[in-house]
Amino acid sequence: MNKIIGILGMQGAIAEHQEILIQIPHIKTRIVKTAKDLDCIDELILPGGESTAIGKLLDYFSLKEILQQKIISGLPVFGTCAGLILLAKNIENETNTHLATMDITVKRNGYGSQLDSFSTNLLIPTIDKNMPIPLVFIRAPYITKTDKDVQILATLDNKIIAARQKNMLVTAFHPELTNDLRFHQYFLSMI
Ligand SMILES: NC(=O)CC[C@H](N)C(=O)O
Repeated sequence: MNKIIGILGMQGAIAEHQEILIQIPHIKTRIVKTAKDLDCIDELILPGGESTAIGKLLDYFSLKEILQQKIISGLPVFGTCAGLILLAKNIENETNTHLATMDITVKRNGYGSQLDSFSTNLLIPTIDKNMPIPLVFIRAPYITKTDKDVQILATLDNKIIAARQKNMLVTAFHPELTNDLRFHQYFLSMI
């Protein structure tokens, strides 16, 4: 049976996730803009973009509380970059949070202005024991603190850049901007 993967369609790298997912068999995608869309999906991707803008749009479209409830009830979510920020319970130097379902503290634009964007390769054994994964960072955040039931999946220069807590997966980088399907496949294998 086909699984339906929602992609939050407020702002950001929406089409890029869709292009990755259509390469994976037995997957259909649905752009999520309303609470009704949420009822039809098995899993949800929160794409990268601008977390403040996406957060405001979640409020504007009355999606925030219902999405929080779905995530707390077990909907698998994959937040990339701004999506990671949306899921964080704490954002350094800010009082504002968004969905705030994951026990992590995040530093926005953590790599500073000189290194706004860069790419590298890293072996991430939970995803693939043998082959490094290409990582693309764009004005990326990183995780500065995790609670005990958060599994750290990858660090780069002592900064946490990928983590999982139960049904929530986050990366500071953008797997959808590479041609590598392995992070999406890991996400789809989580349920
Ligand atoms: N590529 C991204 O998603 C960047 C995230 C952005 N810096 C933010 O704070 O929302």
